[in-house]
Amino acid sequence: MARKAAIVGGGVIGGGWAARFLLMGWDVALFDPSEAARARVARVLEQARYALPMLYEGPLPPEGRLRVSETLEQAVAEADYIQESVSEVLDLKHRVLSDILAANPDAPAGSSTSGFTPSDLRAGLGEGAGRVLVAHPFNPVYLLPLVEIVGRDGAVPGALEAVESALSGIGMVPLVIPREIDAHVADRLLEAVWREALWLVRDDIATTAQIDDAIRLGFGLRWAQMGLFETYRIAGGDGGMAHFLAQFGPALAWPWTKLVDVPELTDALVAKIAAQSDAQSDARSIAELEAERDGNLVAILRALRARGAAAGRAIAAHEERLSLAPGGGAFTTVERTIPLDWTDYNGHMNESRYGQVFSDASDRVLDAFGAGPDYVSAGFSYFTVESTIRYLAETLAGERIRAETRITLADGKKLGLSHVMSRVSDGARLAEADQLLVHVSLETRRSCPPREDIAARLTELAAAHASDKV
Ligand SMILES: NC(=O)C1=CN([C@@H]2O[C@H](COP(=O)(O)OP(=O)(O)OC[C@H]3O[C@@H](n4cnc5c(N)ncnc54)[C@H](O)[C@@H]3O)[C@@H](O)[C@H]2O)C=CC1
Ligand SMILES: C[N+](C)(C)CC(=O)CC(=O)[O-]
Repeated sequence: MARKAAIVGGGVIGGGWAARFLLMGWDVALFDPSEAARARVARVLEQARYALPMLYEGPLPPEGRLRVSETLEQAVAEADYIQESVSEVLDLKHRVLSDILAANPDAPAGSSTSGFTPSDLRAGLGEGAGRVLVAHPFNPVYLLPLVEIVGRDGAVPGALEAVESALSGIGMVPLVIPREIDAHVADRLLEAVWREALWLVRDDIATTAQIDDAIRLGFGLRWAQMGLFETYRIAGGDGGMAHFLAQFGPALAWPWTKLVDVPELTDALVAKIAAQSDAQSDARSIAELEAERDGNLVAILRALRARGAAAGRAIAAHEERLSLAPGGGAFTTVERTIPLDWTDYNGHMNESRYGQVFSDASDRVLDAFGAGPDYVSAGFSYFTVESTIRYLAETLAGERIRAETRITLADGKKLGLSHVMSRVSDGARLAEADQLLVHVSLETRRSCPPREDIAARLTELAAAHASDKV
């Protein structure tokens, strides 16, 4: 049975949490008194349905059920996990958290708060306050894996572990912060840059567009893959971090920064920043900007995943935990969502990617009869010597496809495969492929008969395919 999450507050962040839980197979009950929340969450869910599956090589669990509740009590009563995401107002958070604890006697409650500490949140909550922890995410919650968890001290036994387990189960990477501090860790860093940027605009040193370029064309790219410390360690050359600190440390004391001050947000300064920001975004709507942001984030995360680095490594590890190796049934060899970067200037999946799908499908068959990575390490493999692909219909980014494969020939060194790729939503046949593979020794690089045990398993599987028993 699907696990149940309650999301209290359906704004930008609550919508993102709801989408991530749903797409990872949890049922979600949402409560937000605002009329606008339902439509807002539906829109975030649509964006997430398009983008999140592109990060995974296999299918995600079946989507959970979304229920919009009339009262907070109905939403949280049966929840296994509760995420509070109401506006950043301490009184409001106290009222809402107190209602949550009263309506559900067991479940842990994470708060999305950007700035309040667990002590701020727990004050006055009485018994059960130790079930509340800060679980601070980053926008868009359905794509960015980081969640800061704060409040180990004062938590009831098991609450921290329960929050960690629920959130890592939906693909988040919990960063447990040992001591509480206003605004936790990441937002302290972000706010420092934000303050400095506001001064630079106020003092006419740079425009909003120039500041964004300074980030995205330079150090922003570094930060996505190595963060601050490893990047600077490299910048210290062979002397490493110690040399870096010796060389650049004294500059920290120079009067470069205005961090201690916040520029007064006068009407004139707000108007100036807003006008520059409007000009910079060139009348593009928030929805257009979000689509661009999501497309770029998916591309970056997929590239990091291909290299096994940073957030990409976390996504691969999550996929392994979900046991989402491509292919569910005996004939199903690939099931996946088509990522944006597989499409070309014609607006559909490029021909080379059909080759990739069928190659992945063949690998799945090889795995199925024991000729997978271990067999390759033992010095044997199959080479594809012929491939015929028939393209039958267009395949678009975001579509979920399935490849089904049948063994058509298993004769000594020769292995014949026939694949059909179809769209999951309506079963439309998108492409077919026939392939001939030959068994080889990786030592001699020449064809040779398969090992006896492999040949026996292949014969068994081929017979089952021929008689339609699978
Ligand atoms: N927007 C951001 O970039 C981030 C925000 N956060 C945190 O997430 C929380 C929510 O922020 P946003 O989603 O940006 O705000 P938002 O303004 O988009 O959404 C807040 C939602 O709370 C609802 N709400 C108000 N009173 C409520 C009640 N009594 N019961 C249930 N819902 C109620 C509002 O109707 C609204 O839909 C805040 O604590 C914020 O600090 C965390 C990470 C990033
Ligand atoms: C602006 N903010 C403080 C609400 C931002 C965050 O908390 C995290 C984020 O997504 O940048």
